[in-house]
Amino acid sequence: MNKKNRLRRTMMFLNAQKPTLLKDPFIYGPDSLIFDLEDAVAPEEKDAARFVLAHALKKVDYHNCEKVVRINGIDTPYWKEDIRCAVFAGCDSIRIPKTESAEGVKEVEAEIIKAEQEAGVELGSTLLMAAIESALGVLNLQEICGASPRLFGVALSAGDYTKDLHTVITGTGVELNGARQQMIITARAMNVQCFDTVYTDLDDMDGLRKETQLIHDMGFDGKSIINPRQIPIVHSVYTPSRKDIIFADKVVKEIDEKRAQGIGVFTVDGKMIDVAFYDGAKRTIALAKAAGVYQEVEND
Ligand SMILES: CC(C)(COP(=O)(O)OP(=O)(O)OC[C@H]1O[C@@H](n2cnc3c(N)ncnc32)[C@H](O)[C@@H]1OP(=O)(O)O)[C@@H](O)C(=O)NCCC(=O)NCCSC(=O)C[C@@](O)(CC(=O)O)C(=O)O
Ligand SMILES: [Mg+2]
Repeated sequence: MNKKNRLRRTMMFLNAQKPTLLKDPFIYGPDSLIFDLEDAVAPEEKDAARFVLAHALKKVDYHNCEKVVRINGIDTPYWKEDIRCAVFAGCDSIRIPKTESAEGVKEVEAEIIKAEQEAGVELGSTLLMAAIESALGVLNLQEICGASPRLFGVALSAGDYTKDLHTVITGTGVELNGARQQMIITARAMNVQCFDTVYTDLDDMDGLRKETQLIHDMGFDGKSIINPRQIPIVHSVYTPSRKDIIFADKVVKEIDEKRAQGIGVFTVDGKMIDVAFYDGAKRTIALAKAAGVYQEVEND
């Protein structure tokens, strides 16, 4: 998997102004960290938060975790300085909140290019993701997904989205499923990743598991999260099981062998298999390798 398509089962938000959170969040093992300069930081604290974040990004080794910075919205006075801070300090990606148009993505990209040039950072190396937090954002998804070659994915943000829809997060998913379906279809058509929203009830791990299973089955690549206790649950849903890996290996091997014999359709463990299942099996193996669990099965 390359940098754009890397494993992103969990993208964990943390308040960029809190040194206690910034100093060692990699120990919990999320795939990505989202350092938040937007809604978690009060307006009068934005400068202080940038200062703390820049220091952390320069000094802390975040190991394998991707370093994403959520900037403030492009309708605020803060976002350009957020980008300068993030790029100069060495972030991997920028998360644009409340994205509503391709134009907005392009404005952010232009500012990133300026910062990369000034900072002497490799041009094009800072990736982008867009959070969809309104009905207009959902309607304009296709142009947003195609707005920049740096854009690796789109993420649903239910707090602001339900506000825009004049509803609330119900826990049933009824208010989110239209957007979820449109997002995954558009993201796949446009070849970018797709992430689900945060689950805000930290005391309801069963609810989190059910929601994660739902979005996994819909095709999402992962989920934004807010707390380290949510990581094992999301990872357990997203990491292929031993049974999945063994089956995927068999499917790939059998399709390769049967193809050489001129056979198109056959069964593996009682299930009909043809070439349509090849890419899915390969994806399971790639996911297992990226998650570090493939080796264990292979060595047995
Ligand atoms: C909720 C709570 C305060 C609870 O804290 P508590 O301390 O009670 O939790 P505990 O479980 O007791 O913590 C056990 C240990 O983990 C440490 N620990 C906790 N959380 C950690 C973390 N995130 N990163 C690293 N470390 C962490 C903690 O320091 C402790 O360490 P230690 O003392 O050493 O044992 C905390 O989690 C937290 O701040 N979460 C992030 C909140 C945030 O950023 N929200 C903004 C983004 S969403 C948004 O904006 C909406 C959105 O825009 C979404 C979209 O765009 O998708 C939309 O529209 O929907
Ligand atoms: Mg939001």
